[in-house]
Amino acid sequence: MKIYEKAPAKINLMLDVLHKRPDGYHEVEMIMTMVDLADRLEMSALPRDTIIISSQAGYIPLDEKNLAFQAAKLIKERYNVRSGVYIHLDKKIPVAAGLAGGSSDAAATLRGLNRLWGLNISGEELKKLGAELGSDVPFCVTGGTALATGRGEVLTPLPNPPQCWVVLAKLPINVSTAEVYGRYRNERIEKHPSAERMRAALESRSFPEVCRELGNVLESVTLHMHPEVAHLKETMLRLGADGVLMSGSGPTVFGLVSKEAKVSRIYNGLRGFCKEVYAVRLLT
Ligand SMILES: C[C@](O)(CO)[C@H](O)COP(=O)(O)OP(=O)(O)OC[C@H]1O[C@@H](n2ccc(N)nc2=O)[C@H](O)[C@@H]1O
Ligand SMILES: Nc1ncnc2c1ncn2[C@@H]1O[C@H](COP(=O)(O)OP(=O)(O)OP(=O)(O)O)[C@@H](O)[C@H]1O
Repeated sequence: MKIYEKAPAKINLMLDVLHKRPDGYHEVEMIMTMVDLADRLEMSALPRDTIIISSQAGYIPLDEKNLAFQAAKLIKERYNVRSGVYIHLDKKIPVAAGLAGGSSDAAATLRGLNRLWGLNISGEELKKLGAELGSDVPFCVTGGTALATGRGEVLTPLPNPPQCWVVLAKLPINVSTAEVYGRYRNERIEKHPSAERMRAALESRSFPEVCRELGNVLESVTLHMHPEVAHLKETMLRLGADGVLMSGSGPTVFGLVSKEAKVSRIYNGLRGFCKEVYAVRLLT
């Protein structure tokens, strides 16, 4: 039997850091949603007690460093599963981009193996397992649109944003999430984004309000380290995007666009100097 799972990318519509916790993580307030840019996972049972990962992407680890491997190992150990699994990852989400590609693969593995091995693990339990793998994994287990607090694992579902186009652009820069959080300083932020106001914008289904409330305090770190990301944001706005923000710890920048007619202009304008550009829809 083969099981297929889609692992979509996430974007942060807002991200605020409240304070650093004694365990080293940061207490955050984020609103996240999914976009229709997804990895595809194919899982099949193996008679031998082993986990094998393959991928068409030459640039990700295929051993225990892979988050899908870690998810399979965790579920096998916790539920005492003796059979093995072969997982093929068809990667479409850019890696180390701030789009939670690895986290979404881990979440899709948890969902898929729950089905493959008939384990009947509840959604709540899957999210708890996910939290052991990474802060973004619990959100990726359920998807939709949610307010995430704690270190990202405490989730409150919210209405999806009004449907629109999302243009994503990633410069060839590597950004470490740990380094970005490590360099973050609250006192340098003049105006914090508001989860309450973004929530109100989503509840009133107002696209202009959603665009107005976009904000991510981690931009203060990543844009300082990589000024070309600020330039990318400005270019996207100039080309006509309705709202522009860096996702997560970056470096991917996304633009929300309501009118289809504008999308190809923005896409083509960005392709001039950025190789990785995608025009997708929200996953609503
Ligand atoms: C930037 C975001 O992607 C926004 O959605 C997340 O906050 C990070 O999620 P993630 O990549 O799943 O993060 P994890 O794998 O849990 O943590 C990577 C590193 O980021 C830092 N980290 C992460 C989450 C958090 N709330 N506070 C932190 O300080 C920690 O140094 C941690 O060692
Ligand atoms: N299945 C996977 N897909 C992509 N990267 C993976 C995977 N498993 C492990 N990695 C490693 O994880 C690191 C981060 O990759 P990932 O694409 O998840 O970053 P990200 O989009 O910035 O995540 P986040 O937004 O959650 O911080 C990379 O260095 C990569 O080698």
